[in-house]
Amino acid sequence: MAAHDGRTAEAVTLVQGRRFVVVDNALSPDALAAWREEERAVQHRPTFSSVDPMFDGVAFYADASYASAKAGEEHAGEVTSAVRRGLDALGVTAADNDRFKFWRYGRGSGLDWHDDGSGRGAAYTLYLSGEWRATWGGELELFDCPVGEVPCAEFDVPKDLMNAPVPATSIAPRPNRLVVMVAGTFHRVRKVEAGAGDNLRRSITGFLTP
Ligand SMILES: O=C(O)CCC(=O)C(=O)O
Ligand SMILES: [Fe+2]
Repeated sequence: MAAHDGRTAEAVTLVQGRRFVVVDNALSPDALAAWREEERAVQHRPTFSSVDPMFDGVAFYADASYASAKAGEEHAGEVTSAVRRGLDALGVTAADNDRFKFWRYGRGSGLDWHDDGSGRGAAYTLYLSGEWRATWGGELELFDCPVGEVPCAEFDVPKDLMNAPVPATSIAPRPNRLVVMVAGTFHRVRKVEAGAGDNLRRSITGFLTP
């Protein structure tokens, strides 16, 4: 049975959808500690969302690469091999990509509905917050169907999404949880709630080309 503090060494595949997989306890305790330390040390810069710059709020990011990570080769390898296992589970072939971004979302910030655009084979996010509570928001929500099947998107997203062929899946940003998602999946990051206080939704996100 998986503990819910993110400290169990054994990785657990929690959900396998058609287009996404959720792995809890994705990293060993050592690797998780190293990545958390790195995440806290790097300089993040503010950016407006490219999806809805007016209402998504500001998020903070830092460009990074596994080759130059202070966390070291072994801990970098834990992330990349966990991602690779997720891709294998989904039957997706994607090239390795050394580059990724650290992201921080504070209260009031999110990222509205989007797919990640063409030319991306898959995306992954590994959550690195020290703690996350269910009431703090920041869920990754997705439709587990091709974005083309979501009656979409150009006109009235809130209304059209009511007619999606599947209900949305909601994935809390639980620490040490990895989500791997096939490109062309409609998704959003729900806003972090005021109740999160000063707690940040911290993550690593990478894109992999087919
Ligand atoms: O942080 C997440 O859960 C997903 C982030 C995302 O969708 C993106 O950066 O494009
Ligand atoms: Fe995305």
